[in-house]
Amino acid sequence: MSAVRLARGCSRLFLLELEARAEPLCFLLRAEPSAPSCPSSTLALLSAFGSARLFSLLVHGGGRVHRARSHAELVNALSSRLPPECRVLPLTAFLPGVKDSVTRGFFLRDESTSSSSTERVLNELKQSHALTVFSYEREENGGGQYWCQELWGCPTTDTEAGENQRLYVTPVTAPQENPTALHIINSVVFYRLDDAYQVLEECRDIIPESKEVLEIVNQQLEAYRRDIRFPVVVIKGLDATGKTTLTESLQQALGATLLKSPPQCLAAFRQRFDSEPPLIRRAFYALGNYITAAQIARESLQRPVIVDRYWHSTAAYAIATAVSGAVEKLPALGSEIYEWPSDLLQPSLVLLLTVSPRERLRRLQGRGLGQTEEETQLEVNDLFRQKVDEAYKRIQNPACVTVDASPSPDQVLQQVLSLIRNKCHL
Ligand SMILES: Nc1ncnc2c1ncn2[C@@H]1O[C@H](COP(=O)(O)OP(=O)(O)OP(=O)(O)O)[C@@H](O)[C@H]1O
Ligand SMILES: Nc1ccn([C@@H]2O[C@H](COP(=O)(O)O)[C@@H](O)[C@H]2O)c(=O)n1
Repeated sequence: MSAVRLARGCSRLFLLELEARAEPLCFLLRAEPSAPSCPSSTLALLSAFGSARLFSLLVHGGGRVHRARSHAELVNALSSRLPPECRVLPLTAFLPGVKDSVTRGFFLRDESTSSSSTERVLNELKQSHALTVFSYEREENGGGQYWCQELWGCPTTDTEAGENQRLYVTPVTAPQENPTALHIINSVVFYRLDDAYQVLEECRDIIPESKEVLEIVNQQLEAYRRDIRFPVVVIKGLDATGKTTLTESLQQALGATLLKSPPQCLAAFRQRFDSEPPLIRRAFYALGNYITAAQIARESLQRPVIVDRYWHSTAAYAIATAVSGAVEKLPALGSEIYEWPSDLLQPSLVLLLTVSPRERLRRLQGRGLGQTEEETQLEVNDLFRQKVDEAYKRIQNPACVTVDASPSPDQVLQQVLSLIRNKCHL
């Protein structure tokens, strides 16, 4: 019941993200009712929920891999099993400034006429997952009106003395540092080989393919160096912006080696890791970048190297997926989440191909190939596309040079060759 103890410590913040609001609602819990330290929008909002039954759910126990998988299972279970009148909102609990303190959960606003089906689902989920469920109730006290949180569905005898104590929801202003950024570092984007490697180590027993991936990493990185001799040019961009067309032409024009991230040696494992939650999926792609880095180092001793996607692509997709809502919600330019991993080989030049959404869609349709789920999302969700593009642009050291890839393939090639000659003195 560590989640409960933290809640009673009163320093843990609960952040409730609501689609229609630019700012999340933020509250902590106190043993005694007290006046809110900020305009009481949280209380006003809870009151506006009217007669709805309110719950929050936090995953606890087990290691981070187990928690990440539980969270992903719960997303599916809640959306498929709760009655349609029960809305599920993302909830984050964290200690301000503490990187690995973020716990992701859910806030339920249940407006179904009978409480029984929601309660049955919650009881079943508590049996199958290490889950703490809290409920919220309005309380009149000394002329004031308060909202209280207490453990739900837990007979007193089952809990340690006082653990099911009522705690008072106390609205506070959201801290400057958004917990999304805290959560991204080492859970969604990895900044050191060891950190990504460690995640797959922790998956060995539950995902057998992890062992094979780690063996490939060990082999490929045996003599990993980070220095390059000939220029290394990375081409990135959204799907169908023309990366394959351009990189193949550049390979020919420059007599270069063409490499890709993820590398071919991981191709057989992609589908398996694509079905895992972000922690595991992104660690897999991060390791792919280190394998590509080792290949770049070897090849660049002999000739220029062109790379079709690299760390920028891994990070930008991961960040855009982790940050819900508008582009403005992305951590600001200069945030450490956009910093290049210190142990990853740096390319000489990074080019970002951009085309208008309409032209990109035309190219996607013209190609008529199947699309991954994320690509489909890009197509239907312009907001997500904007976030990926913006994240690409915010990544620093090395930052990218934007190339307008709308002209004909040959014009794009000439434009890029001239950039490479200028910047890499080829
Ligand atoms: N400059 C261009 N002008 C018009 N069409 C182009 C141009 N470059 C590429 N295309 C066409 O757009 C489609 C997508 O191109 P391509 O496969 O090179 O994109 P991509 O970025 O590599 O996509 P993916 O990331 O999915 O592999 C192809 O049908 C290609 O022929
Ligand atoms: N270096 C990379 C490359 C790709 N990804 C992830 O793969 C998905 C798109 O890849 P396609 O080959 O299907 O275009 C996308 O979801 C990225 O998250 C990556 O992480 N790193």
